[in-house]
Amino acid sequence: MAGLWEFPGGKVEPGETPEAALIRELEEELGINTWASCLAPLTFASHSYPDFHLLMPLFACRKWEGIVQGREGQALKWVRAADLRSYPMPPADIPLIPILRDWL
Ligand SMILES: Nc1nc2c([nH]c(=O)n2[C@@H]2O[C@H](COP(=O)(O)OP(=O)(O)OP(=O)(O)O)[C@@H](O)[C@H]2O)c(=O)[nH]1
Repeated sequence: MAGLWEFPGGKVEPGETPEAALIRELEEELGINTWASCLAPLTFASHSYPDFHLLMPLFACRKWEGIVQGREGQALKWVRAADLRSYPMPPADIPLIPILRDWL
């Protein structure tokens, strides 16, 4: 979303599991490799945008191979959970912040 910070990820393609979609997106967006066994489901966002309802699972990626880099020209930042509030995010993401603060 333009001008907002998002968590790495993207749309699940037909026939894909959420874990496979995240593994694919992490490779495409950040150039890192990970595996389903390294992904821990943490919580989910449920938010009504004007034109669709977003149900978005949030995973913690516990292990990966490679160096995280923005491969799609996007800005990239490592942020402590306690500092996430300082970064403008899509409205669906806001309720995720206290959960990340509690769990990370
Ligand atoms: N990846 C991601 N998507 C989010 C977040 N918050 C949020 O509302 N979304 C919404 O979830 C949907 C999927 O994200 P996306 O458009 O980045 O997926 P994608 O990489 O497959 O997009 P693409 O079609 O441009 O390749 C979008 O409607 C996006 O606006 C977030 O933190 N990360």
